[in-house]
Amino acid sequence: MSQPSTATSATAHSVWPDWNTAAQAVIETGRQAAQRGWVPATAGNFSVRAADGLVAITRSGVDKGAMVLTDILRQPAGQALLPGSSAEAELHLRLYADHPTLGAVFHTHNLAASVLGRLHVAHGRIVLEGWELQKALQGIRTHETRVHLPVFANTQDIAALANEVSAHFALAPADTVLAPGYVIAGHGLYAWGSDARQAWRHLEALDVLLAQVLALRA
Ligand SMILES: CSCCC(=O)C(=O)COP(=O)(O)O
Ligand SMILES: [Zn+2]
Repeated sequence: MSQPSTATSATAHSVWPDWNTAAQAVIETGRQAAQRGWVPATAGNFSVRAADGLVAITRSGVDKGAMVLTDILRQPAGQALLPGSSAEAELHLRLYADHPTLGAVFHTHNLAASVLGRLHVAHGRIVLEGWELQKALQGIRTHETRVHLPVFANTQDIAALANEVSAHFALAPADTVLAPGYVIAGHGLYAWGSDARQAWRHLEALDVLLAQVLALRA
């Protein structure tokens, strides 16, 4: 993200992948997420920023573990959503608009994120502290860093949620280290990165970190 205090500072790509390469990364990410059990019953959505102002983003309602090229939409960034676009496409596009260095945004329905979100929604965040795996998050050098993972209430008003997320990351205090992602209570996890590889690393790390927090509570 643009704020220097976040764990999401990323080097901007001078060249984004062409649309076909971005679309293949989306397909492969969905396949791997399905193997982890993170996208049950058509849940989840995935996008990768591509060249020429395009975003490769998943079509709504398809099995994210078995996508083909026609399941990926060629969405112009900053323009009206294409018909058939993911129900949560606005969350992806707002992140790309707010943070020009972001190259990929992944959303999955991880069990620990969904459950912990409901337990922490009143606090508005889950604090990750004391876990070695925090160092998998861009910019984090020690398990001692207190990393804030924001938690938002679930809603069907995606435009309002996009505004809420945008404001939260823009207005966070300078000394707060924010994770490269957020939780929607009772719903799932968003994670992002400078490219698909980094976004996947963040998604995987946050999933395990949240499972560890949940295990500690048990
Ligand atoms: C079937 S899960 C409910 C919708 C959802 O949360 C999700 O992640 C998938 O929505 P999409 O429109 O992107 O398929
Ligand atoms: Zn979802």
